[in-house]
Amino acid sequence: MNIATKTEGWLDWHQDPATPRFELPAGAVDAHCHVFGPAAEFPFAPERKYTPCDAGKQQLFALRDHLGFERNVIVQATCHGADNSAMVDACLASNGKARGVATVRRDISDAELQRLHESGVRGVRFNFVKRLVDFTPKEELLEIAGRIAAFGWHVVIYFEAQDLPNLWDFFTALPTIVVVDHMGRPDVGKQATGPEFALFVDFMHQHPNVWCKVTCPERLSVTGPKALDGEANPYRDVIPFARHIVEQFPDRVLWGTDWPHPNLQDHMPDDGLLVDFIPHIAPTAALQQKLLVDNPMRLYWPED
Ligand SMILES: O=C(O)c1cc(C(=O)O)oc(=O)c1
Repeated sequence: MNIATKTEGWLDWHQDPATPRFELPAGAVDAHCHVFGPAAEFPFAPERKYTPCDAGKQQLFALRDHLGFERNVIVQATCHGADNSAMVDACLASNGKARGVATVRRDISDAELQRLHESGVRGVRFNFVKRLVDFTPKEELLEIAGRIAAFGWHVVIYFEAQDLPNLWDFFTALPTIVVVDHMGRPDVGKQATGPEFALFVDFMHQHPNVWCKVTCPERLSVTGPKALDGEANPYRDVIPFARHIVEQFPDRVLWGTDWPHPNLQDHMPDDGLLVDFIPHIAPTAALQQKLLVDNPMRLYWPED
């Protein structure tokens, strides 16, 4: 695969996001975003399933400042495999304003884990979305989880709602805090009160170590409307799902932009309008403070 050739139909990130109307609380953290390359400096992994546009640290930091965030949590994107260089470089360049979530393999040395920790990494990501990765055997992941627990890190899991029953026993065996990406990808064409989402809510109720990112309405929404052209009330079909989680588990939720929004097929949202989505799912100042400041700070900057 030629590194210069983006996946066909690839949508680049929005070049001119609006200034949010919603004023973020002081110290807000964008707790889920990525960097892609730039490929000339940080080549994409040979085993990747897609080739994105470049989306480097300077562009991420410019977006952070434009939207009014104070800090970022940069999650290793699958297009970089287990080569964490671009994410680590961004964390190191951030003046302590970015933490990272890495992808590691079983053969990683303790010295390398320590180096990642010193760079700002505080978690590892285990991915179960078939279109993104070839699966790593569960015993290998459990071994990694045991080792990273010693650093005080957590595990971030990405999976789709229909796979939760099969993965339940593995997830509940993890010895750390477990953070679910994108609400476990509910099918929002179904009811937020229906059995599929109830299982996810139950998963959180039964396991107080499970946290949830109430992110990616632009990925989950079926009926929109899209966060484009000043739309003030986008992705209405996602709101009951995210708001339920925020209200039930206010101390275990995180929010992030998901910039630069890998693999969107349909449209590329305006990140300013995505920030304006937050008060629809966290309607009070107290919930917003927990979602955007207190929770991510407790998980990623406990010393501050
Ligand atoms: O749904 C996705 O395509 C997606 C991909 C990645 C990644 O490639 O790391 O990360 C995400 O948070 C979401």
